Amino acid sequence: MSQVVATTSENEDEESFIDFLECYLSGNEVTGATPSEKVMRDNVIGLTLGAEGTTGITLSWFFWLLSKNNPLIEAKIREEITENLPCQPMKFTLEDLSKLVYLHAALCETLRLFPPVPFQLRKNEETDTLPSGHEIKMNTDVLISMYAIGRMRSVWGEDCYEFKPERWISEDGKIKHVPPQKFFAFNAGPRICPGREIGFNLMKIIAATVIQNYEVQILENQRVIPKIPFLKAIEDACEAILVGFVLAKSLWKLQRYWTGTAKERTQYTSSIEHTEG
Ligand code: HEM
Repeated sequence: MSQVVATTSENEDEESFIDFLECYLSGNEVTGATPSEKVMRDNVIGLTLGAEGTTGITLSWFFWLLSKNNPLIEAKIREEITENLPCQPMKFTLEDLSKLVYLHAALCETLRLFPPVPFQLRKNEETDTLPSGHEIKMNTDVLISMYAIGRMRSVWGEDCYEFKPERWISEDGKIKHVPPQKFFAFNAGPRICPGREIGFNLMKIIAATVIQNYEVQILENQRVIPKIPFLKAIEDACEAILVGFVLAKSLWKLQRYWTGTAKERTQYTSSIEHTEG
């Protein structure tokens, strides 16, 4: 961590990119004054763990759901992407991403059916009574299942087991507001996931980039079931093939884009400009 901090500080003016660590190091109105190295380390680790597994698992289920039963849904998402996104991969702005309403709805639907954090454990500090009338004594462990809430008829209706992105879209074509107590995948209340919007944008960038260029087909005869604990959410590896080629040669570069330095990201972006030009 010390090394990364030192390198980041040295390269401060090198690029126009600004990442989370740079925000912290420079101290700005969002992050406040630069905190201690220990606080930065803990936050970077927390954010990395919180972001990576959750979005990765959701995308695995998303592609599985699309390829398994839903060619029409996939076609609709592809059409929305073609209509709204510039053709260069990885050059989406937040405004571009906000136009992907149907994709957003399909990701919500995935999170409803397969929340990557499937349950949470809480302990109540004092004896309390639930709205149902059940009394919970002080210091009782309470397990809240996001997985079960997402599949309750009383909450989502008779079609609760169906994958239906439409249920998230209002009549005026926008994403419906569903209170977090109902759509519980990100938790609710003071400990609600602070990375929710980043998570949606990350997933939309990756899903759009893949769908823009590939058709994902899941290989037959696999045992694909949810697995607890969190971070191993699919029992066996779910194998898929990508059909299509437009981006094939860039897939490894895409990965470099996410994991690489700011310099490598710039090289990647200019290599796309060069190719497209
Ligand atoms: C599909 C995406 C995501 C889902 C479903 C998700 C879900 C959750 C849930 C359920 C919690 C509450 C855990 C608890 O209280 O025990 C949580 C907390 C948290 N999430 Fe996310 N998350 C996602 C993406 C992200 C991303 C992208 C980031 C960071 C950029 C992030 C950062 C965090 C952090 C730091 C916490 C702890 C908040 C606290 O303790 O107050 N999450 N997330």
